[in-house]
Amino acid sequence: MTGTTLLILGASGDLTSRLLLPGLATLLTVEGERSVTVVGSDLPEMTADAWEARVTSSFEAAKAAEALPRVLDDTRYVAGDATDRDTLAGLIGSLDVDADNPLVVYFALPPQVSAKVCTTLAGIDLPANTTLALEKPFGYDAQSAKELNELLAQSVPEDRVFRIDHFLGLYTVLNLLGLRFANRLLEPVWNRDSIEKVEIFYDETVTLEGRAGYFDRAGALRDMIQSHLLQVMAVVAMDPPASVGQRDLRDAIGQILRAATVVDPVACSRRARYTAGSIGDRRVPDYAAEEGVDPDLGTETLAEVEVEIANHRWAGVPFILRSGKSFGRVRKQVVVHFKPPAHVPDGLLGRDTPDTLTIDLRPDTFTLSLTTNGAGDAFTLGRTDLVGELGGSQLEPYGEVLSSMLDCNPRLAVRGDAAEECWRIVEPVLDAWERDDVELETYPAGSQGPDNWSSTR
Ligand SMILES: O=P(O)(O)OC[C@H]1O[C@@H](O)[C@H](O)[C@@H](O)[C@@H]1O
Repeated sequence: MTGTTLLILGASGDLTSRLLLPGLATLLTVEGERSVTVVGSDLPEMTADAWEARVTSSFEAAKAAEALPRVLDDTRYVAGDATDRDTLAGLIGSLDVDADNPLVVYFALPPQVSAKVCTTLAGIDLPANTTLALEKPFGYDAQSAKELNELLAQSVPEDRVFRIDHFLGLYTVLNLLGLRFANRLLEPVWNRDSIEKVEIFYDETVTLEGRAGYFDRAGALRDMIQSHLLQVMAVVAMDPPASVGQRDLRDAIGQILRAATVVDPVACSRRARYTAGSIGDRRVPDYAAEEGVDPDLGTETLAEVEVEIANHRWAGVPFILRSGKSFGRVRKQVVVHFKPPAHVPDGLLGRDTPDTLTIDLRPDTFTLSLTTNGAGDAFTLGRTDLVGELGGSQLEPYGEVLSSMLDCNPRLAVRGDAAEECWRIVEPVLDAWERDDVELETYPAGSQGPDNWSSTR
Protein backbone atom coordinates (compact mmCIF):
# COMPACT_ATOMS: atom_id res chain seq x y z
CA MET A 1 0.00 0.00 0.00
CA THR A 2 1.19 3.50 -0.75
CA GLY A 3 1.67 5.94 2.07
CA THR A 4 0.86 9.56 2.73
CA THR A 5 3.21 12.07 4.29
CA LEU A 6 1.46 14.29 6.79
CA LEU A 7 3.46 17.48 7.30
CA ILE A 8 2.12 19.28 10.37
CA LEU A 9 2.94 22.98 10.53
CA GLY A 10 2.46 24.20 14.11
CA ALA A 11 3.37 20.77 15.43
CA SER A 12 4.41 22.02 18.88
CA GLY A 13 0.97 23.53 19.51
CA ASP A 14 -1.99 22.44 21.53
CA LEU A 15 -4.16 21.52 18.54
CA THR A 16 -1.61 18.99 17.30
CA SER A 17 -1.33 17.13 20.60
CA ARG A 18 -4.95 17.51 21.75
CA LEU A 19 -6.88 16.78 18.52
CA LEU A 20 -4.80 15.96 15.48
CA LEU A 21 -2.45 13.26 16.79
CA PRO A 22 -5.17 11.52 18.87
CA GLY A 23 -7.46 11.60 15.79
CA LEU A 24 -4.67 10.04 13.75
CA ALA A 25 -4.06 7.47 16.47
CA THR A 26 -7.66 6.19 16.41
CA LEU A 27 -7.65 6.25 12.62
CA LEU A 28 -4.51 4.11 12.43
CA THR A 29 -5.97 1.68 14.94
CA VAL A 30 -9.19 1.26 12.99
CA GLU A 31 -7.51 1.26 9.57
CA GLY A 32 -4.71 -1.19 10.24
CA GLU A 33 -3.33 -1.05 6.70
CA ARG A 34 -3.01 2.70 6.44
CA SER A 35 0.50 4.05 6.20
CA VAL A 36 1.30 7.63 7.24
CA THR A 37 4.65 9.31 7.72
CA VAL A 38 4.26 12.15 10.20
CA VAL A 39 6.64 15.08 9.93
CA GLY A 40 6.17 17.81 12.53
CA SER A 41 7.49 21.33 12.08
CA ASP A 42 7.29 24.51 14.12
CA LEU A 43 9.39 27.44 15.31
CA PRO A 44 10.72 26.02 18.61
CA GLU A 45 13.62 23.60 18.58
CA MET A 46 12.64 20.12 19.74
CA THR A 47 14.81 17.03 20.04
CA ALA A 48 13.76 13.82 18.31
CA ASP A 49 13.14 12.29 21.74
CA ALA A 50 10.89 15.16 22.83
CA TRP A 51 8.87 14.93 19.60
CA GLU A 52 8.49 11.17 19.91
CA ALA A 53 7.41 11.59 23.54
CA ARG A 54 4.77 14.06 22.40
CA VAL A 55 3.46 11.72 19.72
CA THR A 56 3.49 8.85 22.21
CA SER A 57 1.50 10.70 24.84
CA SER A 58 -1.14 11.78 22.27
CA PHE A 59 -1.50 8.18 21.07
CA GLU A 60 -1.72 6.96 24.67
CA ALA A 61 -4.34 9.60 25.48
CA ALA A 62 -6.38 8.25 22.57
CA LYS A 63 -5.92 4.72 23.97
CA ALA A 64 -4.35 3.75 20.67
CA ALA A 65 -0.77 2.96 21.71
CA GLU A 66 -0.75 -0.21 19.60
CA ALA A 67 -0.63 1.95 16.47
CA LEU A 68 2.46 3.81 17.76
CA PRO A 69 5.21 1.66 16.23
CA ARG A 70 3.82 2.36 12.75
CA VAL A 71 4.31 6.08 13.30
CA LEU A 72 7.41 6.18 15.51
CA ASP A 73 9.27 4.18 12.89
CA ASP A 74 9.76 7.14 10.58
CA THR A 75 8.39 10.26 12.25
CA ARG A 76 10.58 13.32 12.64
CA TYR A 77 10.47 16.92 13.74
CA VAL A 78 12.06 19.82 11.89
CA ALA A 79 12.38 23.24 13.55
CA GLY A 80 11.83 26.13 11.16
CA ASP A 81 9.84 29.17 10.17
CA ALA A 82 7.21 28.10 7.65
CA THR A 83 6.61 31.70 6.61
CA ASP A 84 10.15 31.81 5.21
CA ARG A 85 10.26 30.71 1.57
CA ASP A 86 13.65 28.97 1.59
CA THR A 87 12.93 27.15 4.84
CA LEU A 88 9.54 25.90 3.65
CA ALA A 89 10.76 24.98 0.16
CA GLY A 90 13.71 23.12 1.74
CA LEU A 91 11.45 21.25 4.12
CA ILE A 92 9.00 20.20 1.41
CA GLY A 93 11.85 19.29 -0.94
CA SER A 94 13.30 16.96 1.70
CA LEU A 95 10.13 14.85 1.90
CA ASP A 96 9.85 11.50 0.21
CA VAL A 97 6.65 12.15 -1.76
CA ASP A 98 5.43 11.62 -5.30
CA ALA A 99 2.11 11.30 -7.14
CA ASP A 100 1.47 7.86 -5.58
CA ASN A 101 2.69 8.82 -2.11
CA PRO A 102 1.00 12.15 -1.68
CA LEU A 103 1.71 14.99 0.67
CA VAL A 104 -0.81 16.56 3.03
CA VAL A 105 0.30 19.86 4.54
CA TYR A 106 -1.70 20.46 7.69
CA PHE A 107 -1.87 24.02 8.99
CA ALA A 108 -2.25 23.65 12.77
CA LEU A 109 -1.54 27.36 13.00
CA PRO A 110 -3.30 30.55 14.12
CA PRO A 111 -5.24 32.09 11.20
CA GLN A 112 -2.89 35.05 10.69
CA VAL A 113 0.10 32.73 10.45
CA SER A 114 -1.80 30.39 8.12
CA ALA A 115 -2.44 33.31 5.77
CA LYS A 116 1.30 34.15 5.74
CA VAL A 117 2.27 30.54 5.08
CA CYS A 118 -0.24 30.44 2.19
CA THR A 119 1.49 33.47 0.69
CA THR A 120 4.85 31.73 1.06
CA LEU A 121 3.49 28.49 -0.44
CA ALA A 122 2.13 30.32 -3.47
CA GLY A 123 5.74 30.92 -4.54
CA ILE A 124 6.84 27.28 -4.17
CA ASP A 125 6.43 24.40 -6.63
CA LEU A 126 4.53 21.75 -4.74
CA PRO A 127 4.72 18.03 -5.48
CA ALA A 128 1.84 16.68 -7.59
CA ASN A 129 -1.27 15.73 -5.58
CA THR A 130 -0.42 17.88 -2.56
CA THR A 131 -3.39 18.56 -0.30
CA LEU A 132 -3.50 21.65 1.92
CA ALA A 133 -5.54 21.23 5.10
CA LEU A 134 -6.61 24.32 7.03
CA GLU A 135 -8.22 24.54 10.43
CA LYS A 136 -11.04 26.92 11.23
CA PRO A 137 -11.48 29.83 11.43
CA PHE A 138 -11.04 30.20 7.68
CA GLY A 139 -10.39 33.94 7.52
CA TYR A 140 -12.15 36.39 9.80
CA ASP A 141 -14.75 37.78 7.37
CA ALA A 142 -15.99 37.20 3.82
CA GLN A 143 -13.28 39.38 2.28
CA SER A 144 -10.37 37.72 4.10
CA ALA A 145 -11.83 34.27 3.30
CA LYS A 146 -12.01 35.28 -0.37
CA GLU A 147 -8.38 36.47 -0.31
CA LEU A 148 -7.28 33.25 1.36
CA ASN A 149 -9.15 31.25 -1.28
CA GLU A 150 -7.40 33.18 -4.04
CA LEU A 151 -4.02 32.52 -2.45
CA LEU A 152 -4.72 28.82 -2.07
CA ALA A 153 -5.84 28.61 -5.70
CA GLN A 154 -2.33 29.71 -6.71
CA SER A 155 -0.90 26.59 -5.05
CA VAL A 156 -3.36 23.73 -5.58
CA PRO A 157 -6.73 23.09 -7.27
CA GLU A 158 -9.86 23.49 -5.14
CA ASP A 159 -10.37 19.77 -4.65
CA ARG A 160 -6.92 19.65 -3.02
CA VAL A 161 -7.88 22.17 -0.36
CA PHE A 162 -9.26 20.64 2.80
CA ARG A 163 -10.97 23.29 4.96
CA ILE A 164 -11.61 21.36 8.10
CA ASP A 165 -14.95 21.30 9.88
CA HIS A 166 -15.02 18.33 12.20
CA PHE A 167 -18.82 18.58 12.42
CA LEU A 168 -18.93 17.21 8.87
CA GLY A 169 -17.23 14.15 10.34
CA LEU A 170 -19.91 13.74 12.99
CA TYR A 171 -21.64 10.49 12.27
CA THR A 172 -25.04 11.95 13.05
CA VAL A 173 -24.53 14.55 10.38
CA LEU A 174 -23.45 11.91 7.88
CA ASN A 175 -26.38 9.75 8.98
CA LEU A 176 -28.76 12.50 7.93
CA LEU A 177 -28.01 11.49 4.37
CA GLY A 178 -29.41 7.98 4.89
CA LEU A 179 -32.28 9.10 7.08
CA ARG A 180 -33.39 11.81 4.69
CA PHE A 181 -32.70 10.32 1.31
CA ALA A 182 -32.98 6.55 1.65
CA ASN A 183 -36.59 6.53 2.90
CA ARG A 184 -39.83 7.28 1.14
CA LEU A 185 -41.34 8.63 4.35
CA LEU A 186 -39.46 11.82 5.06
CA GLU A 187 -38.50 13.46 1.79
CA PRO A 188 -42.09 14.26 0.63
CA VAL A 189 -42.75 16.21 3.85
CA TRP A 190 -39.29 17.79 4.12
CA ASN A 191 -40.36 21.25 3.01
CA ARG A 192 -42.26 24.43 3.84
CA ASP A 193 -45.66 22.76 3.28
CA SER A 194 -45.18 20.43 6.24
CA ILE A 195 -42.44 21.94 8.41
CA GLU A 196 -43.04 24.88 10.74
CA LYS A 197 -39.48 25.51 11.88
CA VAL A 198 -36.13 23.81 12.41
CA GLU A 199 -33.92 24.31 15.45
CA ILE A 200 -30.26 23.40 15.62
CA PHE A 201 -28.80 23.58 19.11
CA TYR A 202 -25.30 22.96 20.41
CA ASP A 203 -25.39 23.82 24.11
CA GLU A 204 -22.30 22.73 25.96
CA THR A 205 -21.35 22.43 29.61
CA VAL A 206 -17.76 23.30 28.71
CA THR A 207 -16.60 26.74 29.79
CA LEU A 208 -13.72 28.79 28.49
CA GLU A 209 -11.30 25.96 29.44
CA GLY A 210 -8.21 28.17 29.15
CA ARG A 211 -8.97 29.19 25.54
CA ALA A 212 -9.37 32.93 26.17
CA GLY A 213 -6.62 33.75 23.67
CA TYR A 214 -8.75 32.38 20.86
CA PHE A 215 -12.35 32.43 22.08
CA ASP A 216 -12.40 35.97 23.49
CA ARG A 217 -11.73 37.33 20.00
CA ALA A 218 -14.07 34.88 18.30
CA GLY A 219 -17.20 34.51 20.45
CA ALA A 220 -19.93 31.91 20.05
CA LEU A 221 -21.27 33.22 16.75
CA ARG A 222 -17.96 32.87 14.92
CA ASP A 223 -16.74 29.86 16.88
CA MET A 224 -19.81 27.67 16.47
CA ILE A 225 -22.49 29.12 14.19
CA GLN A 226 -20.44 30.62 11.36
CA SER A 227 -18.44 27.45 11.12
CA HIS A 228 -20.18 24.33 12.34
CA LEU A 229 -23.91 24.94 12.67
CA LEU A 230 -24.37 26.47 9.23
CA GLN A 231 -22.81 23.34 7.76
CA VAL A 232 -25.19 21.15 9.75
CA MET A 233 -28.08 23.35 8.60
CA ALA A 234 -27.02 22.91 4.99
CA VAL A 235 -27.02 19.11 5.31
CA VAL A 236 -30.46 19.22 6.99
CA ALA A 237 -31.87 21.50 4.30
CA MET A 238 -30.14 20.49 1.08
CA ASP A 239 -31.84 19.04 -1.96
CA PRO A 240 -31.16 15.36 -2.60
CA PRO A 241 -27.76 15.15 -4.30
CA ALA A 242 -27.39 12.76 -7.23
CA SER A 243 -24.58 10.99 -5.40
CA VAL A 244 -22.53 11.35 -2.23
CA GLY A 245 -19.48 12.14 -4.31
CA GLN A 246 -17.67 15.29 -3.26
CA ARG A 247 -18.94 17.37 -6.14
CA ASP A 248 -22.64 16.54 -5.80
CA LEU A 249 -22.59 16.74 -2.02
CA ARG A 250 -20.74 20.03 -1.89
CA ASP A 251 -22.84 21.53 -4.69
CA ALA A 252 -25.97 20.73 -2.66
CA ILE A 253 -24.49 22.29 0.49
CA GLY A 254 -23.33 25.35 -1.45
CA GLN A 255 -26.80 25.92 -2.94
CA ILE A 256 -28.38 26.09 0.50
CA LEU A 257 -25.75 28.43 1.89
CA ARG A 258 -26.12 30.75 -1.09
CA ALA A 259 -29.86 31.00 -0.43
CA ALA A 260 -29.45 31.61 3.32
CA THR A 261 -29.64 35.00 5.06
CA VAL A 262 -30.40 36.51 8.43
CA VAL A 263 -33.17 38.72 7.15
CA ASP A 264 -33.22 41.21 10.03
CA PRO A 265 -29.89 41.00 11.89
CA VAL A 266 -31.21 42.93 14.89
CA ALA A 267 -34.58 41.24 15.36
CA CYS A 268 -33.30 37.81 14.34
CA SER A 269 -30.26 37.49 16.59
CA ARG A 270 -29.56 37.31 20.31
CA ARG A 271 -26.39 37.17 22.32
CA ALA A 272 -25.52 36.60 25.95
CA ARG A 273 -22.57 35.95 28.21
CA TYR A 274 -22.33 33.75 31.27
CA THR A 275 -21.82 35.12 34.76
CA ALA A 276 -20.57 33.20 37.80
CA GLY A 277 -22.43 30.03 38.66
CA SER A 278 -22.08 26.28 39.17
CA ILE A 279 -22.23 23.41 36.75
CA GLY A 280 -22.89 20.37 38.92
CA ASP A 281 -20.40 20.79 41.73
CA ARG A 282 -18.00 22.82 39.59
CA ARG A 283 -17.80 26.54 40.42
CA VAL A 284 -17.47 28.67 37.30
CA PRO A 285 -16.26 32.28 37.52
CA ASP A 286 -17.89 35.14 35.66
CA TYR A 287 -16.72 35.01 32.02
CA ALA A 288 -15.46 38.59 32.31
CA ALA A 289 -13.24 37.57 35.25
CA GLU A 290 -11.67 34.57 33.46
CA GLU A 291 -7.92 34.79 32.89
CA GLY A 292 -7.02 36.39 29.57
CA VAL A 293 -10.48 37.83 28.91
CA ASP A 294 -10.85 41.48 27.91
CA PRO A 295 -14.27 42.40 29.34
CA ASP A 296 -14.45 45.46 27.07
CA LEU A 297 -14.64 43.26 23.98
CA GLY A 298 -18.17 42.25 25.00
CA THR A 299 -17.65 38.71 23.72
CA GLU A 300 -20.74 36.52 23.72
CA THR A 301 -20.64 32.95 25.02
CA LEU A 302 -24.16 32.23 23.76
CA ALA A 303 -25.43 33.18 20.33
CA GLU A 304 -28.65 32.57 18.47
CA VAL A 305 -29.63 33.53 14.94
CA GLU A 306 -32.68 32.91 12.83
CA VAL A 307 -31.74 32.06 9.28
CA GLU A 308 -34.08 32.03 6.31
CA ILE A 309 -33.38 29.91 3.26
CA ALA A 310 -34.95 31.69 0.32
CA ASN A 311 -35.72 28.84 -2.04
CA HIS A 312 -38.74 26.88 -3.23
CA ARG A 313 -38.44 24.28 -0.50
CA TRP A 314 -37.86 26.48 2.54
CA ALA A 315 -39.10 30.05 1.98
CA GLY A 316 -40.67 31.29 5.21
CA VAL A 317 -39.40 28.46 7.44
CA PRO A 318 -37.16 29.77 10.24
CA PHE A 319 -33.97 27.85 10.93
CA ILE A 320 -32.91 28.75 14.48
CA LEU A 321 -29.24 28.10 15.21
CA ARG A 322 -28.00 28.40 18.76
CA SER A 323 -24.86 27.52 20.65
CA GLY A 324 -23.79 28.35 24.17
CA LYS A 325 -21.08 27.52 26.66
CA SER A 326 -21.34 26.86 30.42
CA PHE A 327 -24.88 25.53 30.25
CA GLY A 328 -26.27 23.35 33.01
CA ARG A 329 -26.93 20.50 30.61
CA VAL A 330 -25.76 19.40 27.21
CA ARG A 331 -28.23 19.73 24.37
CA LYS A 332 -26.89 18.95 20.92
CA GLN A 333 -29.83 18.46 18.63
CA VAL A 334 -31.59 19.17 15.39
CA VAL A 335 -35.32 19.51 16.08
CA VAL A 336 -37.70 19.54 13.13
CA HIS A 337 -41.16 20.86 14.08
CA PHE A 338 -43.95 19.74 11.76
CA LYS A 339 -47.06 21.78 11.04
CA PRO A 340 -50.40 20.66 12.41
CA PRO A 341 -52.51 18.47 10.14
CA ALA A 342 -55.00 20.29 7.87
CA HIS A 343 -57.93 18.94 9.89
CA VAL A 344 -58.32 16.77 12.99
CA PRO A 345 -61.72 15.03 13.06
CA ASP A 346 -64.14 16.73 15.45
CA GLY A 347 -64.36 14.79 18.66
CA LEU A 348 -60.67 13.82 18.79
CA LEU A 349 -59.49 15.83 21.74
CA GLY A 350 -56.20 17.05 23.06
CA ARG A 351 -53.94 17.53 20.06
CA ASP A 352 -51.85 20.44 21.22
CA THR A 353 -48.25 19.46 20.55
CA PRO A 354 -46.78 19.45 17.05
CA ASP A 355 -45.09 16.33 15.76
CA THR A 356 -41.32 16.59 15.93
CA LEU A 357 -38.31 14.73 14.66
CA THR A 358 -35.36 15.20 17.01
CA ILE A 359 -31.94 14.14 15.86
CA ASP A 360 -29.42 13.95 18.67
CA LEU A 361 -25.84 14.80 17.77
CA ARG A 362 -23.93 12.55 20.20
CA PRO A 363 -25.18 10.13 21.30
CA ASP A 364 -26.47 9.44 17.81
CA THR A 365 -30.20 8.80 18.12
CA PHE A 366 -33.40 10.13 16.68
CA THR A 367 -36.85 10.46 18.20
CA LEU A 368 -40.00 10.78 16.15
CA SER A 369 -42.60 12.21 18.45
CA LEU A 370 -46.11 11.62 17.10
CA THR A 371 -49.65 12.34 18.17
CA THR A 372 -51.47 9.04 18.75
CA ASN A 373 -54.59 7.81 20.44
CA GLY A 374 -53.98 8.01 24.17
CA ALA A 375 -54.27 5.12 26.58
CA GLY A 376 -57.69 4.47 28.06
CA ASP A 377 -59.83 6.76 25.95
CA ALA A 378 -59.52 6.29 22.19
CA PHE A 379 -60.94 9.76 21.56
CA THR A 380 -58.40 11.62 23.67
CA LEU A 381 -55.08 12.00 21.94
CA GLY A 382 -51.70 11.37 23.51
CA ARG A 383 -48.10 11.14 22.34
CA THR A 384 -45.84 8.34 21.32
CA ASP A 385 -42.07 8.64 20.94
CA LEU A 386 -40.38 6.34 18.49
CA VAL A 387 -36.72 6.27 19.44
CA GLY A 388 -34.07 4.86 17.15
CA GLU A 389 -30.32 4.58 17.16
CA LEU A 390 -28.30 5.95 14.30
CA GLY A 391 -25.31 3.90 13.28
CA GLY A 392 -22.10 4.97 14.98
CA SER A 393 -18.51 5.06 13.84
CA GLN A 394 -15.39 3.64 15.41
CA LEU A 395 -13.78 6.95 14.62
CA GLU A 396 -14.20 10.25 16.38
CA PRO A 397 -15.19 13.10 14.01
CA TYR A 398 -11.54 14.17 13.72
CA GLY A 399 -10.56 10.65 12.69
CA GLU A 400 -13.36 10.57 10.13
CA VAL A 401 -12.25 13.88 8.62
CA LEU A 402 -8.60 12.80 8.66
CA SER A 403 -9.42 9.56 6.90
CA SER A 404 -11.07 11.47 4.08
CA MET A 405 -8.19 13.96 3.98
CA LEU A 406 -5.47 11.31 3.81
CA ASP A 407 -7.45 9.65 0.99
CA CYS A 408 -7.32 13.06 -0.74
CA ASN A 409 -11.11 13.02 -0.95
CA PRO A 410 -12.53 16.44 -0.07
CA ARG A 411 -16.07 15.16 0.48
CA LEU A 412 -15.94 16.09 4.18
CA ALA A 413 -14.16 19.39 3.60
CA VAL A 414 -15.76 22.83 3.37
CA ARG A 415 -15.50 24.10 -0.20
CA GLY A 416 -14.12 27.60 -0.76
CA ASP A 417 -17.41 29.13 -1.89
CA ALA A 418 -19.20 27.66 1.15
CA ALA A 419 -16.60 29.16 3.50
CA GLU A 420 -17.19 32.60 2.00
CA GLU A 421 -20.98 32.18 2.12
CA CYS A 422 -20.89 31.32 5.82
CA TRP A 423 -19.15 34.62 6.52
CA ARG A 424 -21.58 36.49 4.29
CA ILE A 425 -24.51 35.05 6.27
CA VAL A 426 -23.23 36.09 9.71
CA GLU A 427 -21.51 39.36 8.82
CA PRO A 428 -24.63 41.58 9.12
CA VAL A 429 -25.19 40.12 12.59
CA LEU A 430 -21.57 40.72 13.61
CA ASP A 431 -21.92 44.31 12.38
CA ALA A 432 -25.17 44.85 14.32
CA TRP A 433 -23.50 43.47 17.46
CA GLU A 434 -20.45 45.65 16.88
CA ARG A 435 -22.76 48.68 16.79
CA ASP A 436 -24.39 47.43 20.01
CA ASP A 437 -27.77 47.29 18.28
CA VAL A 438 -28.43 44.00 20.09
CA GLU A 439 -28.23 43.84 23.85
CA LEU A 440 -25.60 41.57 25.40
CA GLU A 441 -27.69 39.64 27.93
CA THR A 442 -26.39 37.50 30.79
CA TYR A 443 -27.11 34.04 32.20
CA PRO A 444 -25.57 32.28 35.18
CA ALA A 445 -23.19 29.43 34.38
CA GLY A 446 -25.06 26.19 34.99
CA SER A 447 -28.41 27.60 33.84
CA GLN A 448 -30.18 27.05 30.52
CA GLY A 449 -29.45 30.52 29.23
CA PRO A 450 -31.30 33.76 29.96
CA ASP A 451 -34.77 33.25 31.47
CA ASN A 452 -36.55 35.02 28.67
CA TRP A 453 -35.11 32.83 25.89
CA SER A 454 -37.91 30.35 25.48
CA SER A 455 -35.90 28.34 22.98
CA THR A 456 -33.36 27.40 25.66
CA ARG A 457 -35.90 25.73 27.93
O1 LIG B 1 -18.32 18.74 20.69
P1 LIG B 1 -16.98 18.97 20.04
O2 LIG B 1 -16.63 17.96 19.02
O3 LIG B 1 -15.89 19.19 21.08
O4 LIG B 1 -17.13 20.32 19.23
C1 LIG B 1 -17.40 21.50 19.91
C2 LIG B 1 -16.18 22.40 19.89
O5 LIG B 1 -15.91 22.73 18.52
C3 LIG B 1 -14.80 23.59 18.35
O6 LIG B 1 -14.58 23.81 16.97
C4 LIG B 1 -15.07 24.90 19.04
O7 LIG B 1 -13.96 25.77 18.87
C5 LIG B 1 -15.31 24.65 20.52
O8 LIG B 1 -15.60 25.87 21.18
C6 LIG B 1 -16.43 23.66 20.70
O9 LIG B 1 -16.52 23.35 22.09
